[in-house]
Amino acid sequence: MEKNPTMLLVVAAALTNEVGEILLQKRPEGRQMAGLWEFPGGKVESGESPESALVRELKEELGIDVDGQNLIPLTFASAQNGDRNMILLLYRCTRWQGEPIALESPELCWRTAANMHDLPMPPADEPLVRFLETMT
Ligand SMILES: Nc1nc2c([nH]c(=O)n2[C@H]2C[C@H](O)[C@@H](COP(=O)(O)OP(=O)(O)OP(=O)(O)O)O2)c(=O)[nH]1
Repeated sequence: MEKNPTMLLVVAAALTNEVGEILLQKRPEGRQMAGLWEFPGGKVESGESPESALVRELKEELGIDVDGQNLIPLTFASAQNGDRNMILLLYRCTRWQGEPIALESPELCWRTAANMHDLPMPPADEPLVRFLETMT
């Protein structure tokens, strides 16, 4: 990443419950893309693996504990994000400890992929949602 400062690496989770619904959170006011619904996650920081970054973000944002081994690589998106090229890695996660709480977001919701289309989401997420739909 140091040799490619125009690339932004983001990780996100499709936390999936026993009836196949996936957790989305609303981006808070005052942040880029405020009000849009996203998969929980965030930027990979210097020195972190993608999986350890996602374990950290899920704890910070939702208060849940996830074992990195329970993050299953699913798909990715490639999109412009400001002046950078963003690569967003999406992982499936069906096992975690604790009940997700909106610690950094105004609101959470559980939706099947087929029912996400009526929610405003970042443009990069559109192909991710279409991919998730093919899996259900
Ligand atoms: N978490 C997440 N971010 C997404 C999704 N789709 C999408 O375009 N993004 C973008 C929004 C942001 O520009 C970027 C994630 O950065 P962020 O600001 O949420 O990251 P962070 O939690 O590390 O926050 P910060 O420390 O930079 O404030 O990725 C998504 O589904 N989930």
